[in-house]
Amino acid sequence: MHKAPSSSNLGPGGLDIAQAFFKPIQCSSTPSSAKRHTKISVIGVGNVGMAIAQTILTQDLADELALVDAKPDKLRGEMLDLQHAAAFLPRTKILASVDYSVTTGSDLCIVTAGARQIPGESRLNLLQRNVSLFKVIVPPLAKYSPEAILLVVSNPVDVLTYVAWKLSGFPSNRVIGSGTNLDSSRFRFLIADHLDVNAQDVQAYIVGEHGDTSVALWSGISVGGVPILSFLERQQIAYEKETLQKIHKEVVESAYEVINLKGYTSWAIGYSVANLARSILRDQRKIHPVSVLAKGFYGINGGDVFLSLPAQLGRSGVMGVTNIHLTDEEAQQLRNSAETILEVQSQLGV
Ligand SMILES: NC(=O)C1=CN([C@@H]2O[C@H](COP(=O)(O)OP(=O)(O)OC[C@H]3O[C@@H](n4cnc5c(N)ncnc54)[C@H](O)[C@@H]3O)[C@@H](O)[C@H]2O)C=CC1
Ligand SMILES: CC(=O)C(=O)O
Repeated sequence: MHKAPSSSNLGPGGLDIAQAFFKPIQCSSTPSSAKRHTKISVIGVGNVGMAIAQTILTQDLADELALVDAKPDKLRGEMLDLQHAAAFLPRTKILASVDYSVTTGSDLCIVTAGARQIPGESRLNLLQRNVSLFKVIVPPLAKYSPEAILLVVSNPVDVLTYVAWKLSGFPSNRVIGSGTNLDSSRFRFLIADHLDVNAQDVQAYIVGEHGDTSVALWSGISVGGVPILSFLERQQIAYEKETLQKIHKEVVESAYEVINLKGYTSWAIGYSVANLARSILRDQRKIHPVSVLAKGFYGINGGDVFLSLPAQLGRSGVMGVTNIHLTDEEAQQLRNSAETILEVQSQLGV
């Protein structure tokens, strides 16, 4: 380590001390392979925002993390609490402010601010309260980070993703809702539990609304690459449709159950959103069931509606929607889900 110069050369500021502490090495140019600086902003530092922030930090997904909330004390408290973990985490600069200029130049803006359900309340019931908040939140995000990808988590997530798309003026590939990425994880967990296998070996999608009209794609489920329903049929192993419906019902009721028990959901959505952030920012081109502009896909033609479809995610956001096989029943359920969302959306003045 280089010796620090005598204290008479040091100014009072930290920067002066840092400059004195390390002798700079002359670099001729920045190597082209240098890692790109990545900035993520999280709006809303409640249960969900903080679960996402801490997962982003532990998974080393950003060089800079900006937090925004309407409550300055809570915001500063959360920022300091995360900063105090610096010795145990990959290096990330953590900023926080009630002023949206702190989000300037973000690659990804994750919106979690807003009202949450009380026990027994549906997600759609939160709509009017959270649309009013989005009118305050989305325009400054778009202003300070015009090239960002917006990832909406606040509920009802599908309608609010549509609202964010309208308010931001961004192209639809850069506005995504966390959608049924979480429901699909719950689905995979329950199937894995049923079959006593690892959930990561279960490929299974819930699509449509992140809510009561979600659709379980039973026909496409595979375990370790083996399509499960056709396998059972080939082996002449009987399964009851009611068993399948019961598992889907359990997925739909998952959030209600957790909210009844602990007041909110947080850890699973934290991992789900960090998983999406990784696919987007690291250009992973992985397929996730997320809320995207669904018009024109799978016979959904009623209007501009966002709902979850298996979409490929990369650095430019939504790169495409996978053309998976749906049975007639699944396709009809998906269109019904779109109708439900469109009906709610038609009451908005956005
Ligand atoms: N899409 C999904 O899968 C999930 C969505 N959610 C949704 O996420 C949202 C947040 O849930 P929680 O974190 O549990 O709620 P929370 O009440 O713990 O946190 C909400 C935060 O938003 C902040 N906020 C309110 N108005 C704001 C404004 N104008 N600007 C900035 N911040 C503002 C509040 O100060 C608070 O810190 C809810 O809408 C909830 O339903 C929750 C879990 C899963
Ligand atoms: C609250 C919510 O949307 C969920 O945990 O699924």
